[in-house]
Amino acid sequence: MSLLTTTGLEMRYGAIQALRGVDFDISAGELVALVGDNGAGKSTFVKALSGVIQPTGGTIACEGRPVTAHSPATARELGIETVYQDLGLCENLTVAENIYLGREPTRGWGPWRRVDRRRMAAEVAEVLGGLSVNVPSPDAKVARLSGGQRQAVAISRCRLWRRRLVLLDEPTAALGVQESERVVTTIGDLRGDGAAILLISHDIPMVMRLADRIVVLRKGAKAADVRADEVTEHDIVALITGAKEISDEP
Ligand SMILES: Nc1ncnc2c1ncn2[C@@H]1O[C@H](COP(=O)(O)OP(=O)(O)OP(=O)(O)O)[C@@H](O)[C@H]1O
Repeated sequence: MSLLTTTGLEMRYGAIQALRGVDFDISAGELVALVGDNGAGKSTFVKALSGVIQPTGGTIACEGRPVTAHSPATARELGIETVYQDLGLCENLTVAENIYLGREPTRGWGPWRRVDRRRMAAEVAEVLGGLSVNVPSPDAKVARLSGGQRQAVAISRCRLWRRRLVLLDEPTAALGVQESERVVTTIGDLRGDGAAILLISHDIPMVMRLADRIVVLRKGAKAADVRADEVTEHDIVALITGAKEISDEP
C-alpha cells in the first residue's frame, strides 16, 4: 500500500493557481524525484505535504487514511520530515544539539528532570557512526561544518527520529561536486533504513541516477509520472519544458 497519496491536490494563492489537481503516491523505501521548471509548483507541493500550507482543494491520505487539519505537528506525528534548503540548523549549537533540537531526551522527573546529555551523545555518535559522511564530532559547532556535513546533520536528524517520509528540497543546490557526492551517499544511507524519500532537484543527471520514479510538474499540473529506467535525461528535460508529453502512467 502507498505510504502517502494525494488526490486532486489544488493550491491557489489569490489569482495564482500553484497546484492543479495533482495525483501522487509514494511507498515505503521508494525514492521519487519531483522535477519542474522554476515556479512549476514543487515547493508548494512539499509545503502542502509538510503541513506548512493548507491546500485549497484535493486530499492527502496516509496509508489510506485521509489526513485532515494537516499541520507541521500532524506531519511530524505521521513521520514526515522536511529538510529545507536552509536546513533549519542553529549555527551556534553543536551537531548533537541540532539533531535533538526540541526533542531532547530527559531523565529524572518533576523538578529533577534534566536533559540526558550522556544519552544524547551516545545516540548521536551511533547515528553519525552509521553515516558514510564524516562529521567531525557530535560536539562540533555547526558553524564550523561544510555544506555537505550540514546536510548530513540534517539528514541524520531524520534517521535518528526514524522518519517514514523525508522531503528533501534541493539538497545539493549550493554544494560543489565532492560535497554533492557525499550528500548522495547520505541519501543512500537514509534509504537503506527503509524511508520513503521525495527529492526535489534541478540536477537531472543526479535525479536519473538516484530516483526509482520521476514526477514532472509543469505549471502546477502533473505532466508525467515515469520510472527513471524507462526515460532518458533528454526525455525529462523535454517533459519539464513541455516539448514532450507522456500520458501513460507507470
Ligand atoms: N506565498 C505565495 N504567495 C503567492 N504566490 C506564491 C507563493 N508561493 C508560491 N507562489 C507562486 O506559486 C507558483 C509555484 O511556486 P513554487 O515556489 O511552488 O515553484 P517551484 O517549482 O518550487 O519553483 P523553484 O524551482 O523556482 O523553487 C509560482 O507562480 C509562485 O510565484
